Amino acid sequence: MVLGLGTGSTDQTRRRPNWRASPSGQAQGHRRNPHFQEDARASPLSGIPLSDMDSHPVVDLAIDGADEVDPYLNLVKGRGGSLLREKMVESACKKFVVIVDESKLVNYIGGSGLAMPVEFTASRLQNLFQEFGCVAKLKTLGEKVEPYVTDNGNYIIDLYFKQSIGDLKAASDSILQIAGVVEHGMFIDMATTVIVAGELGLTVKNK
Ligand SMILES: O=C[C@H](O)[C@H](O)[C@H](O)COP(=O)(O)O
Repeated sequence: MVLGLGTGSTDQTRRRPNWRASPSGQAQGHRRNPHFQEDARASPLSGIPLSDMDSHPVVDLAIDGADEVDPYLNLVKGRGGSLLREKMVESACKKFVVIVDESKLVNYIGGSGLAMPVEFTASRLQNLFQEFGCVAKLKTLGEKVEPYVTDNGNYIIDLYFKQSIGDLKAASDSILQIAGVVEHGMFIDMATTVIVAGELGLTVKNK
């Protein structure tokens, strides 16, 4: 079985020893496709042998967090700066399970008022996104002016929407047609299951 593991604080929780020691023990001996270097560092802790997409182009199961989940299980991901490799792995998987807390649930993509990240090859062309009626800001390292650089050597432009952008697939196509865009953080129609942790317990939403 090939397992794709994600990044972010939610995913880190899943990797703690008590999770790895769970009775199923299914993670042992599985291969996985790392999203970025942090995964490679985590591998010795988890005991799961690392692989890559050349060796394992099909992933049986991917598990990851998300920044937003809409009622149709569309996602925003990448606010932590990682989206391209996540999307590559999660596009190649048979099942994609997302783990979030209920603060991530939104009525529409962008509905949190927080960033929808776009991985971009240049750091100064935010005005290309004006047609989407959004605010576009270069992602920086913390409070610094220094641009954040992704694990693929690109920049992130964070888009902030004032209202729903409507047809997500049309918006996706339009964004991807902009020269210089590498990928965006909308994960449309990709999650097969979302597990939501709330005050009253877990809710499982399936496609
Ligand atoms: O870039 C980060 C990834 O897309 C994360 O999966 C996402 O930001 C959710 O992270 P967290 O579980 O820390 O909220």
